[in-house]
Amino acid sequence: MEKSRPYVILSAAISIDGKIATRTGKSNLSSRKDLVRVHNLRKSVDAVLVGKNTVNVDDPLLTVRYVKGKNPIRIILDSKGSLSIKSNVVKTAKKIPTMLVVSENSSKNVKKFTTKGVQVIRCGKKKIDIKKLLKILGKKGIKKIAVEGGGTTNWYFFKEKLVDEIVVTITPYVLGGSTAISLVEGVGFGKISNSFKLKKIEKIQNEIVLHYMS
Ligand SMILES: NC(=O)c1ccc[n+]([C@@H]2O[C@H](COP(=O)([O-])OP(=O)(O)OC[C@H]3O[C@@H](n4cnc5c(N)ncnc54)[C@H](O)[C@@H]3O)[C@@H](O)[C@H]2O)c1
Ligand SMILES: Nc1nc(=O)c(N)c(NC[C@H](O)[C@H](O)[C@H](O)COP(=O)(O)O)[nH]1
Repeated sequence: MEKSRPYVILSAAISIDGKIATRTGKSNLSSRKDLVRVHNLRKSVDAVLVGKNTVNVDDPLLTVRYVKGKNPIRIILDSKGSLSIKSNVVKTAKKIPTMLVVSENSSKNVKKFTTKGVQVIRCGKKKIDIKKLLKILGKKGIKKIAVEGGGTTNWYFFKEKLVDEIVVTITPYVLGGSTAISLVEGVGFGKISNSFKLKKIEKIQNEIVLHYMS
């Protein structure tokens, strides 16, 4: 691992059949107990990162609420800068540090975000250059981040081999649906080569939490 970039933990909940949401975008898969674990993870990292669709569909706060602890910085990847100004992350950006990452080609006026307290970072020409972004975050003193999806965002991190640890909860649901989002979307790998080492298995009632390391 390059020292200059933050340590990346990919965190998600999946159904038995590997989906992270229903075909209609419902993604509250984890039990309360598992969410307590997720919030303990959030308080242990410097930043939590998600893609724009996750913000648009879930309208999350990405805060530490189920346990006591410091909120991580929130980072949203949104190449076009088309995030809703009415989203919870934007509305609370003056209280909780929030970064919006857009590509250099995005012509959208980002002032509407900066006036709400959102810090805007431009990184990568058309797509967001994740490697470059992690270097920028490292320079800002961010040492550890939790990537919380969705499937498209997860793919970009796996594609660039930037995932150091995976924490995935298998929840007791079968969701099905060819359009329902899986843990990893994108083009996908053509070869079976990207293996991780299984380090820990936890059983939380009806759920299994798997911890893998690169
Ligand atoms: N169960 C879970 O653990 C979990 C976690 C998060 C999200 N979800 C679900 O996932 C679904 C959303 O997933 P998704 O795959 O559609 O979208 P996503 O949340 O990964 O967002 C994708 C968008 O993020 C931006 N983006 C991400 N990486 C980029 C890059 N390298 N360059 C440029 N732009 C980039 C782009 O705007 C892209 O369209 C929602 O239904 C949400 O509820 C589930
Ligand atoms: N481990 C995990 N279990 C889930 O059931 C779930 N939906 C996520 N998903 C992470 C993603 O970032 C979601 O948007 C947040 O779960 C919503 O975040 P908040 O509750 O507002 O903090 N992660």
